[in-house]
Amino acid sequence: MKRLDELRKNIDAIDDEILHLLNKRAEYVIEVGKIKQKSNRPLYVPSREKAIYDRLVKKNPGPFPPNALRSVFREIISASLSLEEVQKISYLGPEGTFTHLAGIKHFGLSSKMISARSIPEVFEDVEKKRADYGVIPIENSLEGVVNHTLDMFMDSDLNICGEIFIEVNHNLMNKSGVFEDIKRIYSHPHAIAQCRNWLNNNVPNIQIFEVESTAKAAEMASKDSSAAAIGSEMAEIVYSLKVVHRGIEDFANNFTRFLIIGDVKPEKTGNDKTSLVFSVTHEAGSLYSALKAFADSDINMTKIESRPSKLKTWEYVFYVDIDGHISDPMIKKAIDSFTGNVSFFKILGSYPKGEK
Ligand SMILES: O=C(O)C(=O)C[C@]1(C(=O)O)C=C[C@@H](O)C=C1
Repeated sequence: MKRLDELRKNIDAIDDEILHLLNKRAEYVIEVGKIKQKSNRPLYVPSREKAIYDRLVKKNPGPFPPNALRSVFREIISASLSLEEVQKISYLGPEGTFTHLAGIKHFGLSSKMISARSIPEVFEDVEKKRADYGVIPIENSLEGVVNHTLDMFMDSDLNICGEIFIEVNHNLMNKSGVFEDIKRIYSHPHAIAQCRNWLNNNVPNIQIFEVESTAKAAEMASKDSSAAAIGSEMAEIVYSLKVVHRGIEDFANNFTRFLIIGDVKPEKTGNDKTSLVFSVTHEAGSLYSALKAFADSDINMTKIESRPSKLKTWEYVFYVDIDGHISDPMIKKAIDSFTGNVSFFKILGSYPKGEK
């Protein structure tokens, strides 16, 4: 026992040191905040945050786990930023959605999360300055793209200033945590589809109802002891549910990608992505000529989606993601030759790539 006491004493001494250093760090951050406010610069600096994480993860000798290091510094930076100003983050709600989880994963618990009822409402919250940033889903690795989000970018002047990846794990949850209590199950159609095999094999006789979000399903289960919901860990916490079965999704590697929208234009980090939208004329080879500009500059295209333009029947806009930052000379060059081949063109943002 003497050894145990001794070890705990050492831990206490280190905690005191960490506490002292956290406050010292906070003092510097307050100074940085004053300089940024004076020179009218954005307080949230995604490129700097990424540089901090990357440097520390690279430097970490262990045994402290790298992912936990990221989470610890996420909260240190979130709390530090709140000393400059609490950041208001609008997200596609209600509370407990995967978008809520994504917002907290990125901005930390010291930000103020504002639940919006729809994707257009998230855009409006940021446009009307009710929120500093917005978080919206853009695509799921199994279900594909969220068209509504893509369409919103046509009319909005907001930038994409970051992306967040969340691994989607679905849990079957109810009030008691007892399987036998479940008489019906609620969830979003995507979540139900992603757990179809598990549901067929394990609950073939229980009726399943579709509702508008996994969070709504969790809320309903929290008010009805014979109901269960399929949803995120966040919903479990927010609605005080108990997990009956964890991880009931049929496929591993189920990720959803979320975008952060706002006014800032993040600086280059060296590991960035650029999103843009364009349309081409109805001529043979016009799409090919546009995209050739990227191929000629050796630029990797990570995504292309087409959507109806909505202005003219059978005209389309193309959403493209490429590796790199708009300030990279090769990208600048490609975009200059690219614009000669398109009838409409808009850069949606250059931003640090999200951690998967
Ligand atoms: O370096 C800054 O600009 C800071 O405000 C400090 C800090 C940090 O805690 O390290 C806080 C928030 C920013 O988004 C980036 C970094």
